Amino acid sequence: MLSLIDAGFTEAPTLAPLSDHLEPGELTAIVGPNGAGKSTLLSLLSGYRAPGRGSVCLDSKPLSSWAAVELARRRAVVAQKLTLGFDWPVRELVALGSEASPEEVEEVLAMLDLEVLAGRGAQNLSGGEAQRVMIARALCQLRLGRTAGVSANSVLLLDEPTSALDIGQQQRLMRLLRQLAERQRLAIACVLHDLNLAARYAHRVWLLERGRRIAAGPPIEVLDGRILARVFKAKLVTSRQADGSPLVVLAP
Ligand SMILES: Nc1ncnc2c1ncn2[C@@H]1O[C@H](COP(=O)(O)OP(=O)(O)OP(=O)(O)O)[C@@H](O)[C@H]1O
Repeated sequence: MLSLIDAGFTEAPTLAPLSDHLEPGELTAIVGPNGAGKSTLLSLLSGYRAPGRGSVCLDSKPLSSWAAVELARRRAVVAQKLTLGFDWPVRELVALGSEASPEEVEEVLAMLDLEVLAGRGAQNLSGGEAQRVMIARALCQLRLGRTAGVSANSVLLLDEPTSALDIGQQQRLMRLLRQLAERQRLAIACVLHDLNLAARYAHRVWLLERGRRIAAGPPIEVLDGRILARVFKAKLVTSRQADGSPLVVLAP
C-alpha cells in the first residue's frame, strides 16, 4: 500500500501536508484547476521529489529506502510526454528494461491497441499513439500482461493519460485501468482534467485547489456542482447519469 503520512512540500512548488493512502483495488482520480498541484502531488507519490515534511511509504517503508530495481517492480509512473533519444521500434520500447516475457509484451500491446504499430519506430507516432506506448511501457514494467499475475499490490501513477486520446481510446483506457485495479489489486492514481471520466471510472476522487487537497471521497460526494463551479471559476450544469454517477457540463 502506498501511504502519505503528513507528507508535503515546504518549498515551491509547495503542497500542504496530507495523510492518506492509495487503496489496492481502487482507481483514484486527482482533479483540480491548472496549477492546483496535481503533477506536484504525483511527484510526491512517485518518489520523484522527496517530501519536505512527513513521509511517503510503500508497504510501510519510505520510498527513498527502496532499492531502485525493487521499486521499479512495484511502482510505475506514466509521464505526460514521451521523450526519446533514439528511434526505438514500439515493441522494443515497450519491453525496454522490463522483466516481461515476449508473450506478456504482446498481451500488453493488444491491451492498448498497439499491435499494428509494434514494428514502427516510436519517434514519429501521433500524440495519442505515443501516449498509449507510454502506458504500455508502464504495464510491462509491472508485468500486467494477462498471463503474468505477479503484480499484486503494485502502484500505477499516471499524469493526464487521456489528454491526447480520442473519445473511444479514452473509454477503452479508463475501462482497462479500472479493470486492472479491481482484478489485479492494483492501486492507481490518475491525474485527469475530464471530470466526467473521473465521475464514471474512478472509485475515489481527490480534488486539489491552490496546493491543497480540499476534498476526497467517492465521485458522487466530491464532484458537487457548487464546489466545482467555485474551484474552477466556471458556470456548470451538473446532473446524474443513469448509473448515478455525476455528469458535469458547461452552462451556456
Ligand atoms: N519547479 C517549480 N518551481 C516553482 N514553482 C513551480 C515549479 N513547478 C511547478 N510550479 C508551480 O506549482 C504550481 C503547481 O504546479 P503543477 O504542475 O503541480 O500543477 P497542475 O495542477 O499539475 O497543473 P496543470 O493542470 O496546469 O497541469 C503551479 O503554480 C506551478 O507554476
